Amino acid sequence: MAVYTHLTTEEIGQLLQHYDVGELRSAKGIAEGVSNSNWIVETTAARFILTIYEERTEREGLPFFLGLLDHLSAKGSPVPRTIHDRDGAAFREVRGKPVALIEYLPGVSLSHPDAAQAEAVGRALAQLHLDAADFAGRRANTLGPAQWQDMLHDCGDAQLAAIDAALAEAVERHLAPIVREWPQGLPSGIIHADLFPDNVLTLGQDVTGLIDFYFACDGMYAYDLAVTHAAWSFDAHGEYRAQIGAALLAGYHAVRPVSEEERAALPLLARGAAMRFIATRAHDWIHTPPDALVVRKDPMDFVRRLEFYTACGEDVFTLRDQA
Ligand SMILES: Nc1ncnc2c1ncn2[C@@H]1O[C@H](COP(=O)(O)OP(=O)(O)O)[C@@H](O)[C@H]1O
Ligand SMILES: N[C@@H](CCOP(=O)(O)O)C(=O)O
Repeated sequence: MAVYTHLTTEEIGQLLQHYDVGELRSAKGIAEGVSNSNWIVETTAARFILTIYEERTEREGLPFFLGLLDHLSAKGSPVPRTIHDRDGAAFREVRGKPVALIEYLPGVSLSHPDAAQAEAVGRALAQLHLDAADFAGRRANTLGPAQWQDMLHDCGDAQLAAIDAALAEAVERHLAPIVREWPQGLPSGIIHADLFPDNVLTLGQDVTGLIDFYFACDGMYAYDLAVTHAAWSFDAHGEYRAQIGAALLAGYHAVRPVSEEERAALPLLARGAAMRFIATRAHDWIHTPPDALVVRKDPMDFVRRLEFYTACGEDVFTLRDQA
C-alpha cells in the first residue's frame, strides 16, 4: 500500500472543511501506487481521491500537473478534474506536504489486456498528446537520460549487483550507448511519461480514466509511445505479447500518425524507456524507507525488457493500419 504519511480521520475531516464537498463519511488508504499517499474519500456528496504528494512529486510542478488535469478534462479527455478549495486553490498543505482532492473516475486497471483494449490505450495516448498540445504550462523532463545516469551512479555498482548481478551488468553494458545515441528533434509536446496499466482505468473495451500525471513533462511523443509499449506489451512472466504491442501502436498511429523518423527511433526509445524504469526502480529498491506501506517494484522486470528490445527485430515496431 502506498501510504507514507499516515493522516488521521480527524485530519482528513478538517481538510475537507476547506472544500465544498460535503461531510466526510469514510477514508481508505489505497493499495496501488508507489509515489504518493492516496485515499479514497467518501463524503455526503461524492467520492474523491485525496493525494498527499511525497518526495518524488516536486511541489513546483503541482500547478503544471493539476492545471493539466483541468485542461484535459475540459477537452473531454477521460482525465480527473482537480477539486479546488473555497479560495480557488488547487492544492493545500497538510503536515508540511502538499495535498490535493481529485475527481474520482470509474473503471479498473487491467493486468492482462486484450488487443482491443491495447488499441484503445494507444488511441487514448495519441488523443492525450493532441489535447495537451495547446496547454500553456511547460515542465522539463526531470527523469531524462542525464538523470538515469545520476540515479544509477548514485545507486553504485555494488548495490545494483546486490539486487541482481544481471542488473549491474545490464546497466554497465547498455546505459552509455543509449545515452550517446539518444535522438533529438523528434516531434515533441506534453507527454504523460508513465502510462502503465495501473494508470489507465477501463470499463470493458473503453478507457474511462487516465490518471497519475505526476511525471508529465515536455518530451518526445514517440518516447511516450515507447514507454507505453514497454509497460503494456509483456505478460506477468516477461514474455512479449506481439498482438498487444502491435495493437497499441496501431491504435496510436490511427489517431496521431507516427512519422517514419519517429518509427525508426522506436527501438532505441524503447531501450531508453526500459532504462528509465530500471533507474527509478533500482533507486527506490535501495532507498524506500522500511516503514513505508508500499510494494517495491522489481527493476529486473525492465532488465528483461531491455534485453528484449536490444535483441528484437524491426517487426516489433512495424506500424499496421487499422483493420
Ligand atoms: N482519479 C481517480 N479515480 C479513481 N481511482 C484513482 C484515481 N486516482 C488514483 N486512483 C487509484 O489510486 C491508485 C494510485 O494512484 P496513483 O495516482 O497511480 O498513485 P501514485 O502517484 O502513488 O502512483 C490508482 O492505481 C487507482 O487505483
Ligand atoms: N510506473 C512506475 C512507477 C511509478 O508508479 P506509479 O504508481 O506512480 O505509476 C514503475 O512501474 O516503475
